[in-house]
Amino acid sequence: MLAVRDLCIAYNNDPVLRVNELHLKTGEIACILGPSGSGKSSFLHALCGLHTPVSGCVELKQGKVFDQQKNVASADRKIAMVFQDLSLFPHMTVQQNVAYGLHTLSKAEQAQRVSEVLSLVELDSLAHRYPYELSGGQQQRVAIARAVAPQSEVLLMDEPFSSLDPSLREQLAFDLRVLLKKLGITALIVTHDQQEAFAMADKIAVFSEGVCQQWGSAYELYHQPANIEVASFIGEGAFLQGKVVNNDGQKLVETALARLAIPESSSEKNEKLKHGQPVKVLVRPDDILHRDHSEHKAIVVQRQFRGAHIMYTLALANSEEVLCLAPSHHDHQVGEAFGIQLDVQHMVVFS
Ligand SMILES: Nc1ncnc2c1ncn2[C@@H]1O[C@H](COP(=O)(O)OP(=O)(O)OP(=O)(O)O)[C@@H](O)[C@H]1O
Repeated sequence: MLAVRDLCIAYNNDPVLRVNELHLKTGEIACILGPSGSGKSSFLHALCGLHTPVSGCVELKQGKVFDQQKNVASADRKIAMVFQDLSLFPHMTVQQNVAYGLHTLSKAEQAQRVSEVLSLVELDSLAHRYPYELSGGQQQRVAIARAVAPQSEVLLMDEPFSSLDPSLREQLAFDLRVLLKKLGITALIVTHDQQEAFAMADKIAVFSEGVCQQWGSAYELYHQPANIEVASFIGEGAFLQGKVVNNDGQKLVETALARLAIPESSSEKNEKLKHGQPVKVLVRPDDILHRDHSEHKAIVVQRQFRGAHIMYTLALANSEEVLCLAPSHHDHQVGEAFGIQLDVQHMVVFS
Protein backbone atom coordinates (compact mmCIF):
# COMPACT_ATOMS: atom_id res chain seq x y z
CA MET A 1 0.00 0.00 0.00
CA LEU A 2 2.90 2.33 0.75
CA ALA A 3 6.54 1.86 -0.17
CA VAL A 4 9.35 4.34 0.33
CA ARG A 5 12.86 3.80 -1.04
CA ASP A 6 16.05 5.85 -0.70
CA LEU A 7 14.13 9.00 0.16
CA CYS A 8 16.15 12.12 0.91
CA ILE A 9 14.40 15.20 2.29
CA ALA A 10 16.16 18.56 2.44
CA TYR A 11 15.44 22.24 2.97
CA ASN A 12 17.59 24.74 1.08
CA ASN A 13 19.96 21.89 0.02
CA ASP A 14 20.46 20.94 3.65
CA PRO A 15 19.43 17.25 4.11
CA VAL A 16 17.27 16.63 7.18
CA LEU A 17 16.21 13.01 6.68
CA ARG A 18 17.15 9.87 4.73
CA VAL A 19 14.88 6.81 4.69
CA ASN A 20 16.33 3.72 3.00
CA GLU A 21 13.30 1.52 2.94
CA LEU A 22 9.91 1.50 4.57
CA HIS A 23 6.78 -0.34 3.44
CA LEU A 24 3.28 -0.76 4.78
CA LYS A 25 0.72 -3.40 3.84
CA THR A 26 -2.97 -2.60 3.45
CA GLY A 27 -4.61 -2.05 6.84
CA GLU A 28 -1.33 -1.82 8.74
CA ILE A 29 -0.78 0.96 11.27
CA ALA A 30 2.67 2.45 11.63
CA CYS A 31 4.04 5.03 14.02
CA ILE A 32 7.00 7.31 13.58
CA LEU A 33 8.95 8.01 16.74
CA GLY A 34 11.85 10.36 17.11
CA PRO A 35 13.13 13.37 18.99
CA SER A 36 12.01 16.89 18.13
CA GLY A 37 13.48 18.05 14.81
CA SER A 38 14.24 14.51 13.58
CA GLY A 39 12.13 14.98 10.45
CA LYS A 40 8.87 13.26 11.38
CA SER A 41 6.55 15.99 10.06
CA SER A 42 8.78 16.57 7.03
CA PHE A 43 8.41 12.88 6.16
CA LEU A 44 4.59 13.09 6.26
CA HIS A 45 4.70 16.27 4.15
CA ALA A 46 6.91 14.51 1.59
CA LEU A 47 4.54 11.53 1.39
CA CYS A 48 1.45 13.62 0.78
CA GLY A 49 3.17 15.96 -1.69
CA LEU A 50 3.36 19.10 0.46
CA HIS A 51 7.18 19.05 0.27
CA THR A 52 9.24 17.73 -2.65
CA PRO A 53 12.07 15.35 -1.66
CA VAL A 54 15.50 15.65 -3.28
CA SER A 55 15.58 12.03 -4.42
CA GLY A 56 14.09 8.59 -3.87
CA CYS A 57 10.77 6.98 -4.60
CA VAL A 58 7.31 6.94 -3.01
CA GLU A 59 4.82 4.37 -4.22
CA LEU A 60 1.16 3.95 -3.33
CA LYS A 61 -1.42 1.40 -4.48
CA GLN A 62 -2.25 3.80 -7.35
CA GLY A 63 1.41 3.54 -8.52
CA LYS A 64 4.51 5.69 -8.17
CA VAL A 65 3.66 9.18 -6.91
CA PHE A 66 7.23 10.43 -6.62
CA ASP A 67 10.58 9.59 -8.20
CA GLN A 68 13.14 11.41 -10.36
CA GLN A 69 10.68 11.50 -13.30
CA LYS A 70 7.38 11.90 -11.50
CA ASN A 71 5.82 14.14 -8.87
CA VAL A 72 2.06 13.60 -8.58
CA ALA A 73 0.21 16.64 -7.16
CA SER A 74 -0.91 16.43 -3.57
CA ALA A 75 -4.61 16.47 -4.51
CA ASP A 76 -4.13 13.47 -6.83
CA ARG A 77 -2.43 11.27 -4.24
CA LYS A 78 -4.98 9.15 -2.40
CA ILE A 79 -3.53 10.23 0.92
CA ALA A 80 -5.39 12.06 3.66
CA MET A 81 -3.69 14.05 6.37
CA VAL A 82 -4.91 14.96 9.85
CA PHE A 83 -2.84 17.81 11.26
CA GLN A 84 -1.88 18.36 14.92
CA ASP A 85 -4.61 20.94 15.51
CA LEU A 86 -7.17 18.74 13.65
CA SER A 87 -8.14 21.85 11.57
CA LEU A 88 -11.91 21.37 11.89
CA PHE A 89 -13.96 24.25 10.50
CA PRO A 90 -15.47 25.88 13.60
CA HIS A 91 -18.44 27.39 11.72
CA MET A 92 -19.48 24.05 10.22
CA THR A 93 -21.34 21.19 11.87
CA VAL A 94 -19.85 17.71 12.14
CA GLN A 95 -21.83 16.69 9.06
CA GLN A 96 -20.64 19.70 7.04
CA ASN A 97 -17.03 19.18 8.11
CA VAL A 98 -17.13 15.56 6.92
CA ALA A 99 -18.83 16.50 3.63
CA TYR A 100 -16.18 19.15 2.87
CA GLY A 101 -13.94 16.99 0.65
CA LEU A 102 -16.83 15.34 -1.20
CA HIS A 103 -17.74 18.14 -3.62
CA THR A 104 -17.25 15.88 -6.68
CA LEU A 105 -20.16 13.71 -5.52
CA SER A 106 -23.86 14.52 -5.98
CA LYS A 107 -25.75 15.81 -2.91
CA ALA A 108 -27.40 12.40 -2.41
CA GLU A 109 -24.06 10.55 -2.67
CA GLN A 110 -22.47 13.05 -0.26
CA ALA A 111 -25.23 12.49 2.31
CA GLN A 112 -24.87 8.72 1.93
CA ARG A 113 -21.07 8.78 2.41
CA VAL A 114 -21.22 11.22 5.37
CA SER A 115 -23.77 9.03 7.10
CA GLU A 116 -21.69 5.88 6.40
CA VAL A 117 -18.48 7.38 7.79
CA LEU A 118 -20.13 9.02 10.83
CA SER A 119 -21.70 5.72 11.69
CA LEU A 120 -18.27 4.00 11.49
CA VAL A 121 -16.76 6.52 13.92
CA GLU A 122 -19.94 6.30 16.04
CA LEU A 123 -20.81 9.97 15.79
CA ASP A 124 -24.14 9.73 13.93
CA SER A 125 -26.01 11.17 16.88
CA LEU A 126 -23.74 14.26 16.97
CA ALA A 127 -23.92 15.08 13.24
CA HIS A 128 -25.54 18.48 13.85
CA ARG A 129 -23.20 19.69 16.58
CA TYR A 130 -20.40 22.21 16.06
CA PRO A 131 -16.78 21.27 16.94
CA TYR A 132 -16.82 23.41 20.12
CA GLU A 133 -19.71 21.27 21.39
CA LEU A 134 -17.57 18.10 21.27
CA SER A 135 -14.90 16.57 23.53
CA GLY A 136 -11.29 16.37 22.31
CA GLY A 137 -11.65 12.66 21.49
CA GLN A 138 -14.89 13.29 19.55
CA GLN A 139 -13.26 16.13 17.58
CA GLN A 140 -10.46 13.76 16.69
CA ARG A 141 -12.97 11.22 15.37
CA VAL A 142 -14.60 13.95 13.23
CA ALA A 143 -11.16 14.79 11.80
CA ILE A 144 -10.59 11.12 10.97
CA ALA A 145 -14.06 10.82 9.42
CA ARG A 146 -13.41 13.91 7.28
CA ALA A 147 -10.01 12.56 6.21
CA VAL A 148 -11.25 9.10 5.22
CA ALA A 149 -14.57 10.20 3.65
CA PRO A 150 -13.08 10.74 0.14
CA GLN A 151 -11.89 7.09 0.21
CA SER A 152 -8.25 7.85 0.70
CA GLU A 153 -5.93 4.86 0.69
CA VAL A 154 -3.53 6.06 3.36
CA LEU A 155 -4.16 8.23 6.39
CA LEU A 156 -1.33 10.34 7.81
CA MET A 157 -1.69 11.81 11.29
CA ASP A 158 0.72 14.29 12.85
CA GLU A 159 0.72 14.07 16.66
CA PRO A 160 -3.02 13.35 16.85
CA PHE A 161 -3.10 13.50 20.66
CA SER A 162 -0.99 16.59 21.26
CA SER A 163 -3.97 18.76 22.22
CA LEU A 164 -5.51 16.16 24.53
CA ASP A 165 -5.20 15.49 28.24
CA PRO A 166 -2.11 13.26 28.84
CA SER A 167 -4.08 10.93 31.13
CA LEU A 168 -6.47 10.10 28.25
CA ARG A 169 -3.87 9.61 25.57
CA GLU A 170 -2.92 5.97 26.02
CA GLN A 171 -6.56 4.83 26.06
CA LEU A 172 -7.35 7.07 23.07
CA ALA A 173 -4.35 5.66 21.23
CA PHE A 174 -5.72 2.17 21.72
CA ASP A 175 -9.25 3.31 20.74
CA LEU A 176 -7.77 4.89 17.60
CA ARG A 177 -6.15 1.58 16.69
CA VAL A 178 -9.48 -0.24 17.09
CA LEU A 179 -11.21 2.40 14.95
CA LEU A 180 -8.57 2.36 12.18
CA LYS A 181 -8.65 -1.44 12.08
CA LYS A 182 -12.46 -1.32 11.82
CA LEU A 183 -12.17 1.16 8.94
CA GLY A 184 -9.44 -0.99 7.33
CA ILE A 185 -7.34 2.15 6.90
CA THR A 186 -3.60 2.05 6.32
CA ALA A 187 -2.19 4.72 8.62
CA LEU A 188 1.09 6.37 9.45
CA ILE A 189 1.04 8.30 12.71
CA VAL A 190 3.67 10.63 14.12
CA THR A 191 4.02 10.66 17.88
CA HIS A 192 6.57 11.68 20.52
CA ASP A 193 5.25 9.12 22.95
CA GLN A 194 6.54 5.54 22.93
CA GLN A 195 3.63 4.19 24.98
CA GLU A 196 1.20 5.63 22.43
CA ALA A 197 3.21 4.05 19.62
CA PHE A 198 3.28 0.68 21.40
CA ALA A 199 -0.50 0.89 21.94
CA MET A 200 -1.24 1.68 18.29
CA ALA A 201 1.33 0.39 15.89
CA ASP A 202 1.96 -2.80 13.94
CA LYS A 203 5.26 -1.28 12.82
CA ILE A 204 7.36 1.56 14.21
CA ALA A 205 10.05 3.68 12.55
CA VAL A 206 12.66 5.41 14.69
CA PHE A 207 14.02 8.62 13.18
CA SER A 208 17.10 10.24 14.68
CA GLU A 209 20.40 11.77 13.59
CA GLY A 210 18.90 12.47 10.15
CA VAL A 211 18.09 8.85 9.27
CA CYS A 212 15.49 6.15 9.80
CA GLN A 213 17.46 4.05 12.29
CA GLN A 214 15.12 1.06 12.37
CA TRP A 215 11.79 -0.08 11.03
CA GLY A 216 10.16 -2.99 12.84
CA SER A 217 7.59 -4.17 15.36
CA ALA A 218 7.58 -2.75 18.91
CA TYR A 219 8.95 -6.11 20.09
CA GLU A 220 11.87 -5.97 17.64
CA LEU A 221 12.71 -2.40 18.55
CA TYR A 222 12.70 -3.18 22.26
CA HIS A 223 14.40 -6.58 22.23
CA GLN A 224 16.47 -6.42 19.03
CA PRO A 225 17.43 -2.76 18.61
CA ALA A 226 19.53 -2.26 15.46
CA ASN A 227 22.04 0.04 17.11
CA ILE A 228 22.88 1.90 20.28
CA GLU A 229 20.76 4.96 19.27
CA VAL A 230 17.60 2.84 19.05
CA ALA A 231 18.50 0.90 22.21
CA SER A 232 18.89 4.17 24.14
CA PHE A 233 15.80 5.80 22.65
CA ILE A 234 13.31 2.93 22.96
CA GLY A 235 12.25 1.78 26.41
CA GLU A 236 14.35 2.02 29.53
CA GLY A 237 17.61 0.32 30.32
CA ALA A 238 21.31 0.64 30.98
CA PHE A 239 24.51 -0.46 29.27
CA LEU A 240 26.97 -2.63 31.18
CA GLN A 241 30.63 -2.64 30.17
CA GLY A 242 31.63 -6.10 28.97
CA LYS A 243 34.53 -8.03 27.47
CA VAL A 244 34.25 -10.84 24.93
CA VAL A 245 35.82 -14.10 26.11
CA ASN A 246 36.32 -17.18 23.93
CA ASN A 247 35.76 -20.24 26.07
CA ASP A 248 36.27 -23.56 24.21
CA GLY A 249 34.54 -22.25 21.09
CA GLN A 250 31.69 -20.73 23.10
CA LYS A 251 31.63 -16.95 23.08
CA LEU A 252 30.86 -15.27 26.38
CA VAL A 253 30.61 -11.70 27.53
CA GLU A 254 32.06 -10.94 30.92
CA THR A 255 30.24 -8.19 32.86
CA ALA A 256 30.29 -6.94 36.44
CA LEU A 257 27.16 -9.00 37.11
CA ALA A 258 27.71 -12.27 35.29
CA ARG A 259 29.32 -14.07 32.37
CA LEU A 260 26.70 -14.17 29.65
CA ALA A 261 26.72 -16.68 26.82
CA ILE A 262 26.14 -15.34 23.31
CA PRO A 263 23.62 -17.76 21.78
CA GLU A 264 24.83 -19.87 18.81
CA SER A 265 21.98 -18.57 16.68
CA SER A 266 22.91 -14.99 17.45
CA SER A 267 23.16 -12.29 14.80
CA GLU A 268 25.96 -12.00 12.24
CA LYS A 269 27.10 -8.87 14.06
CA ASN A 270 27.67 -10.87 17.28
CA GLU A 271 29.53 -13.64 15.41
CA LYS A 272 32.20 -11.12 14.43
CA LEU A 273 33.04 -10.30 18.06
CA LYS A 274 36.67 -11.07 18.89
CA HIS A 275 38.26 -12.41 22.08
CA GLY A 276 39.17 -9.53 24.42
CA GLN A 277 37.01 -6.99 22.58
CA PRO A 278 35.29 -4.43 24.84
CA VAL A 279 31.50 -4.27 24.33
CA LYS A 280 28.38 -2.75 25.85
CA VAL A 281 25.56 -5.04 26.95
CA LEU A 282 22.03 -3.65 26.98
CA VAL A 283 20.26 -4.54 30.24
CA ARG A 284 16.55 -3.75 30.41
CA PRO A 285 14.73 -3.33 33.76
CA ASP A 286 13.01 -6.67 33.14
CA ASP A 287 16.42 -8.39 32.75
CA ILE A 288 17.17 -7.72 36.44
CA LEU A 289 15.07 -9.73 38.88
CA HIS A 290 14.72 -8.70 42.51
CA ARG A 291 15.61 -11.62 44.80
CA ASP A 292 15.90 -10.76 48.50
CA HIS A 293 18.23 -13.70 49.17
CA SER A 294 20.47 -13.37 46.11
CA GLU A 295 24.24 -13.31 46.73
CA HIS A 296 24.45 -10.39 44.27
CA LYS A 297 23.69 -7.14 46.03
CA ALA A 298 23.35 -3.65 44.60
CA ILE A 299 22.64 -0.39 46.37
CA VAL A 300 19.44 1.56 45.74
CA VAL A 301 20.43 5.02 44.46
CA GLN A 302 17.03 6.15 43.23
CA ARG A 303 13.45 4.90 43.33
CA GLN A 304 10.44 5.93 41.32
CA PHE A 305 7.06 4.76 42.59
CA ARG A 306 4.78 3.80 39.65
CA GLY A 307 1.80 2.29 41.43
CA ALA A 308 1.99 -1.46 40.79
CA HIS A 309 5.78 -1.27 40.40
CA ILE A 310 8.78 0.66 41.63
CA MET A 311 11.56 1.46 39.17
CA TYR A 312 14.82 1.16 41.10
CA THR A 313 18.14 2.58 39.93
CA LEU A 314 20.81 0.36 41.45
CA ALA A 315 24.56 0.83 41.78
CA LEU A 316 26.73 -2.27 41.34
CA ALA A 317 29.98 -2.80 43.26
CA ASN A 318 31.99 -1.23 40.40
CA SER A 319 29.62 1.83 40.39
CA GLU A 320 27.90 0.89 37.13
CA GLU A 321 24.15 1.47 37.36
CA VAL A 322 21.26 -0.73 36.24
CA LEU A 323 17.47 -0.46 36.45
CA CYS A 324 15.11 -2.95 38.05
CA LEU A 325 11.32 -2.90 37.91
CA ALA A 326 10.06 -4.63 41.05
CA PRO A 327 6.51 -5.12 42.36
CA SER A 328 5.78 -2.17 44.66
CA HIS A 329 5.26 -4.28 47.77
CA HIS A 330 9.06 -4.82 47.63
CA ASP A 331 9.59 -1.42 49.16
CA HIS A 332 13.29 -0.53 49.56
CA GLN A 333 14.75 2.85 50.41
CA VAL A 334 17.68 4.74 48.89
CA GLY A 335 20.96 3.43 50.36
CA GLU A 336 19.62 -0.07 51.13
CA ALA A 337 21.25 -3.23 49.75
CA PHE A 338 19.02 -4.89 47.16
CA GLY A 339 19.34 -8.54 46.07
CA ILE A 340 19.39 -9.04 42.29
CA GLN A 341 19.63 -11.78 39.71
CA LEU A 342 20.42 -11.24 36.06
CA ASP A 343 17.95 -12.93 33.73
CA VAL A 344 18.84 -11.74 30.24
CA GLN A 345 16.45 -13.33 27.73
CA HIS A 346 17.60 -11.30 24.73
CA MET A 347 21.32 -10.60 24.75
CA VAL A 348 21.97 -7.32 22.94
CA VAL A 349 25.63 -6.42 22.56
CA PHE A 350 27.15 -3.34 20.94
CA SER A 351 30.81 -3.03 20.09
N1 LIG B 1 9.99 24.75 5.91
C1 LIG B 1 11.19 24.51 6.45
N2 LIG B 1 12.28 25.19 6.06
C2 LIG B 1 13.51 24.95 6.56
N3 LIG B 1 13.75 23.99 7.48
C3 LIG B 1 12.70 23.26 7.92
C4 LIG B 1 11.38 23.50 7.44
N4 LIG B 1 10.53 22.62 8.05
C5 LIG B 1 11.31 21.89 8.89
N5 LIG B 1 12.60 22.29 8.82
C6 LIG B 1 13.75 21.70 9.56
O1 LIG B 1 13.79 20.32 9.28
C7 LIG B 1 14.12 19.57 10.45
C8 LIG B 1 13.03 18.54 10.72
O2 LIG B 1 11.84 19.24 11.10
P1 LIG B 1 10.47 18.48 11.36
O3 LIG B 1 9.44 19.50 11.68
O4 LIG B 1 10.19 17.57 10.23
O5 LIG B 1 10.86 17.61 12.65
P2 LIG B 1 9.89 16.83 13.66
O6 LIG B 1 10.58 15.54 13.98
O7 LIG B 1 8.51 16.76 13.10
O8 LIG B 1 9.93 17.81 14.92
P3 LIG B 1 8.83 18.02 16.10
O9 LIG B 1 8.74 16.71 16.83
O10 LIG B 1 9.46 19.09 16.95
O11 LIG B 1 7.54 18.44 15.46
C9 LIG B 1 14.30 20.59 11.58
O12 LIG B 1 15.67 20.86 11.71
C10 LIG B 1 13.55 21.81 11.07
O13 LIG B 1 14.12 23.00 11.57
